Amino acid sequence: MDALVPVQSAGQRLPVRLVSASLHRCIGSVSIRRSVSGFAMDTRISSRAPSQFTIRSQQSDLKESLGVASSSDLRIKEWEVDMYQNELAISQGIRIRRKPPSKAPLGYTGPFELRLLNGQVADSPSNILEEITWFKDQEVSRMKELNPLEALKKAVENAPPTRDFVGALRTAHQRTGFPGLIAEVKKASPSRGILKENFDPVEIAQAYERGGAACLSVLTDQKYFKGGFENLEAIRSAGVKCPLLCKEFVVDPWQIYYARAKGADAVLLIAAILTDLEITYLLKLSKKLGLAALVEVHDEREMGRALGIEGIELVGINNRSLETFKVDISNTKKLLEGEHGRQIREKDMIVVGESCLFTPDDIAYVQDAGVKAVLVGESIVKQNDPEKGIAGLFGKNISQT
Ligand SMILES: O=P(O)(O)OC[C@@H](O)[C@@H](O)c1c[nH]c2ccccc12
Repeated sequence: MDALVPVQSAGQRLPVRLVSASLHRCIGSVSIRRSVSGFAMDTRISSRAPSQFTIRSQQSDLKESLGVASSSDLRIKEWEVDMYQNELAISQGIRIRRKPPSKAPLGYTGPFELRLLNGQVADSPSNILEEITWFKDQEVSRMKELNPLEALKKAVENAPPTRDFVGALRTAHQRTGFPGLIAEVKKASPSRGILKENFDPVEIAQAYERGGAACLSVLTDQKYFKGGFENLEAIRSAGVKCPLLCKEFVVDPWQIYYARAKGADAVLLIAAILTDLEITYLLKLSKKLGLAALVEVHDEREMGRALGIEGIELVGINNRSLETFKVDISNTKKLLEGEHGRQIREKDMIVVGESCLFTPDDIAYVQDAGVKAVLVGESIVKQNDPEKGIAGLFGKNISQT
């Protein structure tokens, strides 16, 4: 079994998420000292950050290290980890619960007992983002069975090198004087329904490239966006040169390996569903695999969190709330004002204005607010000719020719 485990400082009692081919769930809440003594540690990913480790172990080692003897003990540990994970997320202002809340397993006695007595266990998601996240958790578990991490790692080793996503955005910005365009290959969304009936992802991608897009974003979520990893692969193997963002709801490091194996050059990390520790870890893993990471925020609090995490080069401000679908492009402006804007300029981060950009005035508005890139789907994908759609969006032909 191979496990990637983000952990915090030594000695702390913390939830530990293990990614494993056979045991693809959270499996224990352990103190770091115990886990260190129980596992052989491989600190390749984290040579500069002692808080992150890759741990390899056998399941028997794991049971021993967690101090559990039976499967029912293990179930209790699993459940406890989920509870810790939720508590950590709540303490960071994250409202999205990563899994449906469940009752304590039979035989549980422990720190959550009293808190559970006071709280209600609501078992339906409170908004669409939470629904997607819950579904994704299960989907990823299933996908892992079919594509174990070890095999994926081999595929990644043999995959062609990635292309420079951030570099392409900077170059386009300098070349055109407009924000660099990430054009989205998007068939549908939960808020807008089907955007394009006759949807040919490769044709759209090629039209975007001819139209002057710097990079492309390819939705890979099947259930809610009618996308797919096969689109990502097809676009890449059709010879499209623009670097590709894999537009997914990442809740597990396995997905980063999978995206890389399927031809992505960049991945999306959504702050509304990931803790600071997870973002830090997933960023490092992405870098290790040669992928850029776009960290998406929607409000001041998430922007503050992103600014506190080291190593973020690309921040996306989504003008659409994924919880309520409310859209407002002044969100980009608001989040770039004041102290946050100052820090972003100081760190020379690239900010991407995301969603609901339809006209040259919209582009000018977010550019004035300070973005150097934009992420656009609906307004260009809906056009009969997406190449012309880009010229319409900018009010000018921005293609290279
Ligand atoms: O189609 P629009 O309004 O131009 O939006 C594109 C993109 O910003 C949007 O699809 C998006 C932004 N962040 C996301 C996260 C998940 C899924 C989709 C998204």
